[in-house]
Amino acid sequence: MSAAVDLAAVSVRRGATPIVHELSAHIAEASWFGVIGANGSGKTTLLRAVAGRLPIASGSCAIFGEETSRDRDARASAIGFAPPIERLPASLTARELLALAGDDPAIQLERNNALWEALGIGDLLAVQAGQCSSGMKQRAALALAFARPTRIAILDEPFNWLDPVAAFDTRAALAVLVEEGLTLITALHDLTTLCGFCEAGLVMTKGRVSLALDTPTLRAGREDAAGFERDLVAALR
Ligand SMILES: Nc1ncnc2c1ncn2[C@@H]1O[C@H](COP(=O)(O)OP(=O)(O)OP(=O)(O)O)[C@@H](O)[C@H]1O
Repeated sequence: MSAAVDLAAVSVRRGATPIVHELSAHIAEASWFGVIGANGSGKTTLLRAVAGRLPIASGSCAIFGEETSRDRDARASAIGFAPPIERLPASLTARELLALAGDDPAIQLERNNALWEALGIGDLLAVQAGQCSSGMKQRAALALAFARPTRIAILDEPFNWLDPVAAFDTRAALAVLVEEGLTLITALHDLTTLCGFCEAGLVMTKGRVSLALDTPTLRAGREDAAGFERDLVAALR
């Protein structure tokens, strides 16, 4: 399958510190790609760099075949990205945030109806971010990744803070978007979502790929969830 995002020997620094080291990954179009790893292994750093929020120090990052490693703006405009909840400006309502990030909210509602329903965005539109709980902020942040039409979305631990119903419904809505052609890249700590929903992925250890997860491995994990969890936890230790 053709690649939506092709990473070759990508390295990323935080300040002067190298965090991601020569990481390569082929992320197929219209698929859900999961990145897992220990706390501090570099998942957020990698995802922020691919989404154009951090520079790529070296290596190649092709988006639909176009090299973008030196062009953060090209990556940021090609990829929908959910901001970290602590960065949402406290004085703005969800409606104002969505309007600033993309299309008129009425157009977003029409385009993203099922996702907005799953996230309960209708109830949040008039609420200022500063008045929101963490889960409410996370709902707004996820909707912000889809404020403009996008073929690729990067969501860093999207189910953090969501209640079980919202997490279940949001995961289902995202899976439908992937079926319809979205390329979805998520950092996850949740092995059930990884093996149940992702077509491929990788395990990061200290900024490197310690294990590539292909479709047969993840499909096998659906059949034997306990065995998959045991093997993956062993790989993560
Ligand atoms: N702003 C920063 N400046 C310097 N170093 C940072 C910064 N943010 C993160 N780091 C360092 O980068 C490394 C990777 O952090 P990162 O947030 O990418 O990990 P992660 O895998 O997403 O972790 P977690 O699972 O805890 O979210 C860590 O050693 C962390 O201390």
